[in-house]
Amino acid sequence: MGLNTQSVGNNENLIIELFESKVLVVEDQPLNVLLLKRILSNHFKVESVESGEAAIKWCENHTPDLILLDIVMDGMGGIETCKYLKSLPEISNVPIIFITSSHENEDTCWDVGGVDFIQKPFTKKTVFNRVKTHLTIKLQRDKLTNLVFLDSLTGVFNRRYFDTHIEKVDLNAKRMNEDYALIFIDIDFFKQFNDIYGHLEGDKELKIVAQTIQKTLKRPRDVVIRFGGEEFVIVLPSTDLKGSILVTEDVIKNISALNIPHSGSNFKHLTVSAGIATLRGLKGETEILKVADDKLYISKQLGRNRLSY
Ligand SMILES: Nc1nc2c(ncn2[C@@H]2O[C@H](COP(=O)(O)OP(=O)(O)OP(=O)(O)O)[C@@H](O)[C@H]2O)c(=O)[nH]1
Repeated sequence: MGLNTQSVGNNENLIIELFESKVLVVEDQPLNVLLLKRILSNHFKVESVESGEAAIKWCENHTPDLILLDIVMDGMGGIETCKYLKSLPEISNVPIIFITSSHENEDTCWDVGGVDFIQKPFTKKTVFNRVKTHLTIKLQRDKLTNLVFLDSLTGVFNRRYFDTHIEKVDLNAKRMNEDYALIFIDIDFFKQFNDIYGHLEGDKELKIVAQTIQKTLKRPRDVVIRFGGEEFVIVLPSTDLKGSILVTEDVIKNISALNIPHSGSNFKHLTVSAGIATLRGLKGETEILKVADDKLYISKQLGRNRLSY
């Protein structure tokens, strides 16, 4: 059986990334799960869950690169599951391939955001090639997205990403009647840092600060954005004030613990200040951004190396 991942273009990195890709199989028939795993496991990382509800739960903590979704399942059906998953900002771009046993639902599959479907009984070649094709497109699209939306110095998301992301997070929070948090983080006395240690050293520490913030964030849906200069924004979906204070305390603590010498700072090492706002009681993303910025200003006024909310 000629299932050859190497035939996917001549780009070695892409082959490695394909091998690393996560495929989530959502199927309630153990035999089909076994067959699909047998076909795909040598080429991709495959996980499986046996219901729509379990798929939604799984996606709260993981982001798959592709989902194979059975249409007919006990409980939440494939169509309903797809609709729900597509409404989540971090899953909205994940290709979903339906597994169907009839042509009846074809139009609905396209309507709810499916990229393709596989007819039961399926063949090895069809499953492998459909999955490979859509994963390749997804990886190439991710690469382009990264070029457009990542900050080249720090490697975290840039301001352009923020503008589209915050709109989706805000909409989703309102639809789900959930809170979310936005946190401004600004490096303290950074002008002095550049003046004392030079711009190149400043760039190096900016990168370290960005990566430290990134590592501090635990949930896959949490993101950090370089908002401009030495200022970062963290967006925490499904998070209230209490949770966002804990995360911000960790960020401040972890950056302080880097112990980066800064003779021009009152603290003698590099620190950050933060301002937190959450959606509760506010109208939406424009107001939350302004409130978080105002709170950051208060942290600076109160002496820096602290958070305000
Ligand atoms: N090295 C480096 N510095 C940058 C970059 N972007 C912005 N900065 C510097 O960050 C400094 C920000 O200065 P200010 O806005 O006065 O803030 P600050 O000195 O950190 O003071 P406080 O925020 O009040 O603690 C400026 O000197 C900018 O040049 C960058 O990409 N690399």
